[in-house]
Amino acid sequence: RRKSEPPTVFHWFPFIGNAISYGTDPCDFMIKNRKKYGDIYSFTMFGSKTTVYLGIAGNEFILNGKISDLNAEEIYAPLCTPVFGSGVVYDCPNAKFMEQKKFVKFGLTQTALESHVRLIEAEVLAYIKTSPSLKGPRGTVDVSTSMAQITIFTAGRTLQGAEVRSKLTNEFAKLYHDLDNGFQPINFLIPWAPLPQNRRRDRAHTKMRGIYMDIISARRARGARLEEEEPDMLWNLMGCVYKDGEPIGDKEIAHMMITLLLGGQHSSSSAGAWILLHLAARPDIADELFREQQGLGEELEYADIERMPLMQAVVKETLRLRSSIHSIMRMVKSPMSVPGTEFVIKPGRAVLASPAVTHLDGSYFANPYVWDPHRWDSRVETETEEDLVDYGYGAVSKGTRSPYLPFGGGRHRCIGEGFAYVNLCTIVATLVRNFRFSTLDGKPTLPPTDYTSLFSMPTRPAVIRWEGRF
Ligand code: HEM
Ligand SMILES: N#Cc1ccc(COc2ccc(/C=C/c3ccc(C(F)(F)[C@](O)(Cn4cnnn4)c4ccc(F)cc4F)nc3)cc2)cc1
Repeated sequence: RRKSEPPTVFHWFPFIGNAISYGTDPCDFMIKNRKKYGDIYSFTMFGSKTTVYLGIAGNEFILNGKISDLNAEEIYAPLCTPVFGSGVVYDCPNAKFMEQKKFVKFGLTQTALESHVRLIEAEVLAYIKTSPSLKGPRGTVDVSTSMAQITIFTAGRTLQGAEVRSKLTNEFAKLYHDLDNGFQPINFLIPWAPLPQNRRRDRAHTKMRGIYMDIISARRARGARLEEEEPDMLWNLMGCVYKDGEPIGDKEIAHMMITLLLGGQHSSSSAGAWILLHLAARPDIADELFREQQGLGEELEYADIERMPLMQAVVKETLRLRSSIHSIMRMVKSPMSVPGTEFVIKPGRAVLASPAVTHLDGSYFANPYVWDPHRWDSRVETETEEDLVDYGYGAVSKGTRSPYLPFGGGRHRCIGEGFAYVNLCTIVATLVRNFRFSTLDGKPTLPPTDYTSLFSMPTRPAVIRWEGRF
């Protein structure tokens, strides 16, 4: 009989299976087992089997798989719907979600991104002025705490608009914290658990939705947007209409805004924290970034992002080495034969792609564990016209055969890449202009990675030394 099941990773404990070793360090677990079992193998977590398919072929197979074969919402809905809300993202048909992605992506216009640079710089300068840990000529700062605060303020000010931004420092702060506390892997693994944090999450979600719907009604009552009112994402969504002619309902708009507040927040703040930690360990790179800005104006503007190639390389390299979404998962809906093997993956099985593992593969990146932004100086990502495909939210590259996919690929590809780059480059450029960073003990060591939350991030406390440049 043909052996159609991929090999299964050995485990001592039934039910728990490999959960502990995977959960402790997923990339290390997957790379170690890749050496033993090859690119395709299964492992067990809390009684259910997950089949990983690693490497370029695995990324292609899972990220570019057909929607009739691979389903994202079955895996992600239990985790995301209680936080984001009903009728959006993974709580609606994928065709509707693709339109929602289009609305958001087309709301992030060039003009909007240009206005975002000034708003982001202003938020960072305000944070520097008011943050107790940045008082005086020198001191120490916990980069995780600071980046989480800075990125919620910059995302709040740009994507959410002025009314919501003003609430972030008071009523929203507590609601955001309770909602965010419900965004945990435990809800992935046992979503039905009546945990106290889930009740706080649900209460916070209901209150937040109400606040957004009040803002929407107040705006509708005043009539169309006035010239002097910023065209923020809320105004954009209030004017969007689905292909079937239906406008987006106010409740769904509120849920999409909550999604934009939470989603993209952790990935951005994790990347920002790692960037600061790497710059503290490599002050020579930070000084190069400082010099790179010498020719730029007093205030940052959008055009400056293009004039900071090393800054972009710093973001690019950090997203390679510190991918905060290490496991991309789908549910198999119809039998999938794996080309070039005798394996057939059956419906009901979860499959897992990990571009993060490809980012750490020495056959694509020399010295893969070394943070080296200059490695990108000599690499040019070639993308030709025919490589593009449109799933309903704009053209994305069809080829997921690149070893570098920090924003995923295919139908479920990220739409926040442009905003994330503008956000991170502007935040880090503003901080590098004002401070020199170093590690506490002067050695180039970095904290270990904490994989226990939904997004991998530096283990807390992640403290570095700073001193004013002027
Ligand atoms: C450095 C920052 C970011 C990184 C590394 C990142 C990474 C990713 C990845 C890997 C995916 C694919 C997930 C999957 O295939 O299951 C994704 C999807 C997505 N991201 Fe991001 N993201 C970032 C920022 C953002 C921001 C700022 C937003 C919102 C403004 C955002 C919104 C989304 C959305 C809507 C999807 C689509 C999910 C789907 O279609 O199922 N992301 N992101
Ligand atoms: N013992 C043990 C033990 C301990 C720990 C573990 C941990 O195991 C795992 C396994 C998988 C995962 C996957 C993370 C994951 C997936 C989806 C999402 C998301 F959907 F939320 C997101 O993509 C996020 N996103 C996109 N762009 N920016 N943010 C998104 C989409 C659309 C959207 F609009 C808004 C969004 F923000 N978020 C995170 C994390 C941990 C296991 C075992």
